[in-house]
Amino acid sequence: MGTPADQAYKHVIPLDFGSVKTMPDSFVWPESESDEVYSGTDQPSIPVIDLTDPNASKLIIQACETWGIFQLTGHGIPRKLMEEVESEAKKLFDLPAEQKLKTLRTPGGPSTGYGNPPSQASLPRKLWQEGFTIMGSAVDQARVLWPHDYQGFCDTMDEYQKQMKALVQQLIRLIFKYLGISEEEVNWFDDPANMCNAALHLNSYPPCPDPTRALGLPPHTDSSLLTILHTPTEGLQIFQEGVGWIQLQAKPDALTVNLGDFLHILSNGRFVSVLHRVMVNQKFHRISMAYHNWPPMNFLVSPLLSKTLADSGQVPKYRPITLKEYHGIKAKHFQHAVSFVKT
Ligand SMILES: C=C1C[C@]23C[C@H]1CC[C@H]2[C@@]12CCC[C@@](C)(C(=O)O1)[C@H]2[C@@H]3C(=O)O
Ligand SMILES: O=C(O)CCC(=O)C(=O)O
Ligand SMILES: [Fe+2]
Repeated sequence: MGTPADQAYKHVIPLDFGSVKTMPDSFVWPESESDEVYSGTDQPSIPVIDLTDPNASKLIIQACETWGIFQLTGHGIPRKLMEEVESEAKKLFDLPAEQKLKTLRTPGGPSTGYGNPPSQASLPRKLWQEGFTIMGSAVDQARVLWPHDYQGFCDTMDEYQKQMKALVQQLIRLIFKYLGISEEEVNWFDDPANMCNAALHLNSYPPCPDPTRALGLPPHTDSSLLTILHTPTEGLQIFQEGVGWIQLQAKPDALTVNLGDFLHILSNGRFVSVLHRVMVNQKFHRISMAYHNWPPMNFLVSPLLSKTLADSGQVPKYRPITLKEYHGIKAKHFQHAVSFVKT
């Protein structure tokens, strides 16, 4: 018998979105006034940073401390590759429901495959979205989905993850240097055995018959150190204290980088783990690709890993925690998870 979260999780069979004309009640989320999107003309926009700018490091740190999200240009990821990933993802999500269900996630652990992840087990309503998580090679699932034509999908996803990993290493090294976290203590990146500390999560948001009452993703923070998002179309909104929900302007050539809970913890709360959500629409099938990164499953993370923090005698605001333990907290408390790790 699994834990309650696992049990609840086991029975979540994703909706066959293409087959419904009206939205089932279980997908309707209650309205609340805090849902309003900021409508002022002076809408603040998130930082757009060119990675080739000599000041990029300083600008990135500033964005981490103020927004917890920024859009990145000059990242060197070929546009053609980004378009290939998008079209391969669309090919996957356009498969018939019974085909996709053959790769349904198995409960337990940060699973891969199709369907809702354990982290969503505690949600009161269903999401108008379907997800597919890849960690390293997708060949096992791809062979099930396309028995005679899976190589293209695998090659594209392998290449994209390889390029994402290099970009993440560049960003994390820059951030860890600023935090005074030494590479010796956290040399996870160079250890290929630690492949499990990254996942390419594909999101699909089919056209929705009643978009104002549905949610693609509820308000959440990612557990990650940081997440690199290719989100080519409108839908992503971020929450800014004192302003409210802000629509992210999609920039097809830019990648969106958002910080997650583990970087918030490592920076002892100085870096923002941005609260964000995804609204759906009636007109088109929205696809996004999120490359999530974490410390290895059993690595004990604490703000004291930062020499700057330890030397300054600051009190750690978060207790030491591993990703493994944190996954369990996320499955129970979702967007409030990080407050359960406070000292
Ligand atoms: C690769 C990951 C990271 C996951 C779990 C697993 C698969 C899907 C990711 C998300 C994506 C949507 C928000 C979130 C909170 C969710 O529910 O699923 C994320 C979660 C996490 O950041 O913990
Ligand atoms: O679809 C998007 O734009 C955001 C997806 C997201 O927040 C996630 O995968 O964690
Ligand atoms: Fe997210």
